[in-house]
Amino acid sequence: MPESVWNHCISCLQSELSPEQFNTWIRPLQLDQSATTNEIALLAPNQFIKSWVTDKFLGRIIELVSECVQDRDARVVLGVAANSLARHNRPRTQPVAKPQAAPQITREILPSPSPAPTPSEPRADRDVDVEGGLKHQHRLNTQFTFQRFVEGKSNQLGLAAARQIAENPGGAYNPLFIYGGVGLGKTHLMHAVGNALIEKNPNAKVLYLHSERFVADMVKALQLNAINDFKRYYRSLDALLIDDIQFFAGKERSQEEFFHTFNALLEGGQQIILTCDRYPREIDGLEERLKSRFGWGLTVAVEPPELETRVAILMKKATQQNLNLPHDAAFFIAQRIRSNVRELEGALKRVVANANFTGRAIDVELVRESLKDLLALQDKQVSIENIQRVVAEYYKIKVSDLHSKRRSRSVARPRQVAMSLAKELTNHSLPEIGEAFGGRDHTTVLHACRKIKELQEESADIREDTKNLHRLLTS
Ligand SMILES: Nc1ncnc2c1ncn2[C@@H]1O[C@H](COP(=O)(O)OP(=O)(O)OP(=O)(O)O)[C@@H](O)[C@H]1O
Repeated sequence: MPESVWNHCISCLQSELSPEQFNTWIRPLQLDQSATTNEIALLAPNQFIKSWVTDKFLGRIIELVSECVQDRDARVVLGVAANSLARHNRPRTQPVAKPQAAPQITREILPSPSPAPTPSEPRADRDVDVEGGLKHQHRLNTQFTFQRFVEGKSNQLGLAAARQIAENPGGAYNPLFIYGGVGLGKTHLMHAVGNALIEKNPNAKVLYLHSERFVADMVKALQLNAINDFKRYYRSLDALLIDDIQFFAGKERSQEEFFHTFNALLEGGQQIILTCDRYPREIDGLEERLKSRFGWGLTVAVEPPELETRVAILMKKATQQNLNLPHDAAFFIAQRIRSNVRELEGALKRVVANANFTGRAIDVELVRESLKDLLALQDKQVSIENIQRVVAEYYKIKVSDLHSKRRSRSVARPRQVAMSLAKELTNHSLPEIGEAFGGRDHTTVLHACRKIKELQEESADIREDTKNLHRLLTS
């Protein structure tokens, strides 16, 4: 009985949540078969997932269970899988016989692990040179610290996970997979963990590199017949941070090598952090087994920051540079520059350069002048209201239908088209777009964008509609 009830919950939750939410929080939950008949006992792979699920989803799970079970005493209990607790306590350098304890992976078969370096072995980084003359270096940006990172709703989860890892590397959130659009702080977060690890233990071997660098190092090692040294080097690290792993796509030999390195590090309890511009399952040209392994630990998304966070970031950057940035000037910049933090920083730099050049103090007027070109470009951009008006007209529905809760296909599809156009043609963040469509959640917008992308491949009608709308809005 509990199994069929849980299956019902799973299928409902799958349709209600975004794929990211479902994959990150619900899929890893395992039904505890030893529970009593009037109890749904679920096991989370780690404490972090347990707390998050308790906070965000348990209420809904209880509702769904009570829909199915007539027994008023039925209970839902959520615990942490015992094997994941055991993993926390095992010595960090000892190879383990089993793969990571997340329930969904226990069915997978790992290749035989290569032996972890023993204390008597020479540390590969000191006597092997597979990196074009570089001995081991951290290569971390010391500016990218937790102290310099501004927390907001859009990055809250990533930041919490990164902090946990800095406290307990190689623990439950291994690997940490951070994904999201450009300039949103993924690299910053990953360096922040690295910097914190080194602050705690200056001898920690933390390596940060871009995935292209990993590929280049590997090719070089192959050319120099030094692939074993290459392997030893990577496997001797305490933490490996690889940025933009979407560049592994299509590079089969590198994926193969990375796969083995990845397994060896995980089995040795060494921490891995990866960033990517998209969700692992969406990386074309990446082997299935890698996609699946990337999901073993914790996968978190970073979103474009909301207005208050953008203001806070600007104020923080100004304080770091000893700048006098009035709040209204920061607010003005934050209101206009919405896409990502890198652009926000770029805008602030322009303002500062202009202030230095003219000797004027920073105020809204100076900001307006400094960002004149950018703002003129923005004025030409399409607004959400405009998109809603044009889409409603095109599909012969009312704009208010787009804001409404109506779910009939004749309204829901145009609404999804409009949301996906808003994402594509404006700089608004997902939460802002959701808000503009009758206060919907950002996951609904994400789902709409995915759905329309999918439909564009399958349906000539949708392709035609979106092409026409695009033309109407941009010409
Ligand atoms: N929450 C934040 N607080 C302070 N600074 C931030 C924050 N988010 C991003 N930044 C800053 O924005 C800039 C871009 O961030 P970062 O390089 O980490 O982006 P990214 O997501 O890795 O982008 P890409 O995918 O292009 O590599 C950096 O200078 C970083 O310090």
